[in-house]
Amino acid sequence: MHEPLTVAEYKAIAAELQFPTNAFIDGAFRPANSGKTFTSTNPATGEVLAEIAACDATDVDAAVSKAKQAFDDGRWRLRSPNERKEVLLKLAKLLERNRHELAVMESLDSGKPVRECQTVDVPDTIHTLRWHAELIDKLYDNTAPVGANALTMIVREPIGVVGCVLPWNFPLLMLAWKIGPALAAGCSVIVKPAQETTLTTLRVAELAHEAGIPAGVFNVVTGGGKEVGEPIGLHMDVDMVAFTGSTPTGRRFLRYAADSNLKKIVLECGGKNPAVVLDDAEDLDLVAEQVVNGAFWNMGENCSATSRLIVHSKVKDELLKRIGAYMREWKTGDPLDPVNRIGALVSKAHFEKVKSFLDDAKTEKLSVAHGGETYNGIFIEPTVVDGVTPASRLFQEEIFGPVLSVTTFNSLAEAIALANDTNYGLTASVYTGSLRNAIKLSREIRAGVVTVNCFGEGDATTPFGGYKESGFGGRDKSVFAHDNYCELKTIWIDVSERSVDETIR
Ligand SMILES: NC(=O)C1=CN([C@@H]2O[C@H](COP(=O)(O)OP(=O)(O)OC[C@H]3O[C@@H](n4cnc5c(N)ncnc54)[C@H](OP(=O)(O)O)[C@@H]3O)[C@@H](O)[C@H]2O)C=CC1
Ligand SMILES: CCCCCC/C=C/C(=O)O
Repeated sequence: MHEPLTVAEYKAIAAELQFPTNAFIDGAFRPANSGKTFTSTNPATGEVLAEIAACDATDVDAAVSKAKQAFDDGRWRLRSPNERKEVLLKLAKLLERNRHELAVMESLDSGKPVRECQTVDVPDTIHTLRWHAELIDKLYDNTAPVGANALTMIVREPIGVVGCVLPWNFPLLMLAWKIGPALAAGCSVIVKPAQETTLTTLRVAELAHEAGIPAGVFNVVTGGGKEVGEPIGLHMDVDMVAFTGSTPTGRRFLRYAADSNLKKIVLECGGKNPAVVLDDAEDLDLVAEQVVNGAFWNMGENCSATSRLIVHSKVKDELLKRIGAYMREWKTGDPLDPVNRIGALVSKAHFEKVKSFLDDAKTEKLSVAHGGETYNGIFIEPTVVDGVTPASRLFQEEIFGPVLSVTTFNSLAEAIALANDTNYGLTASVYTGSLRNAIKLSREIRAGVVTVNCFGEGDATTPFGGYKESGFGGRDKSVFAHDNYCELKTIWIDVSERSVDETIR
């Protein structure tokens, strides 16, 4: 069902697309109060796609007030979990029905290869929504062991109005990671997509309305971080913010919370993720395939991208040779052509940032083992830079592009120290034929997800988030994500003889 179409079919869909352009508040599209707009372009071609409502704090106020009203009157939160499940499953079905349109819209808006949008982003988005919908009527609350004189119930309640502030690298999927558990729990949401990638979020809001999510429960306020993100962070009636994006912006949300109502903040931020390859790794072809996939899928515009290859000096040359062979399959070009696995970077500004790391490699006289070319000021070929030391910016900073740095080690202790030599701690992968070494590395590397002899972010059942400056306050995905969107309430009912006697008197 999610097999790629042909380039001609994708182009035909693109030609027919209607782009949503307005914010979605209280169940209807509406322009920004100011009447202002911003331009959304296709990064691969520079073509203008749409003029979108550039909202500000007044639009945020309007959306929050409707979301709070919806929460307070219980039009969503008081429906039974089974009823909320059915509505979310209907939304998943509508996404399925519109999967080609959504994949093409995502690709045009972000520069991502349509092949990935069709085979990963859209199906995973649908699966995420289904998974959280299916969970919600199977979660039991608890009682506490307090003896016969009282009945205590420990119940989860939806936290309230949730701001979901999203990045541009996985617009649909990050939307689903937040709204899946939030809506299943019974919250109202105000979504702020990244300005670069607003279109599919608006389309999902429209489909959510069609699925039966009541007005005011799912709102989208379009516009910039300063104009929309900040007022969400500072709003006194927003009870929680779920954020994915850079660590500096994540820090801002902690300040916004401190300066307003101490809203709960959950952050999923950057990464500088190592792949550690020991000299006992059994299958260097498999390692090469996994490292290439980890480093270059989604153009490396991925918080969990393999960004640092930390490899035993004995196997480095052979591994780099095999990595080069796998990289030949990763063609760069038109995102709408499913032969291409590398599309455009999301914007000219981001291209310049990623290119600055290639310039550093030249200045530092590092050896470019593979790739290194850029095209049209927006495409960057997958690139492997060898001989990178921990002092280099390539080793320390999140590049968020298709650039893999290579550093060697000679002992297990050195490998662990290198892997942990970063302020980030999101993901890591380790490659070894020894169970003992696999367990040692998995436990010693300070990261939220460690994969062994493979690269991945887990699936819907596993939590995702980071140690250190990669995360704060909770995890995305899995049953644990559900807890982000709930308060825990203790209800203590005195059933002792004394209380009965007192009631009678
Ligand atoms: N962990 C991850 O998944 C991501 C990491 N990054 C990293 O961050 C770098 C910069 O990317 P960038 O897009 O600027 O990431 P940001 O963290 O700035 O953006 C993430 C979201 O936060 C919003 N935002 C920006 N500034 C503010 C603010 N002052 N107050 C409230 N909200 C704000 C953005 O809005 P808008 O963009 O519309 O202004 C966007 O919706 C990338 O190069 C990459 O290294 C980026 C994206 C995702
Ligand atoms: C198929 C799963 C893709 C997960 C991507 C996770 C990335 C998150 C991010 O960049 O914030």
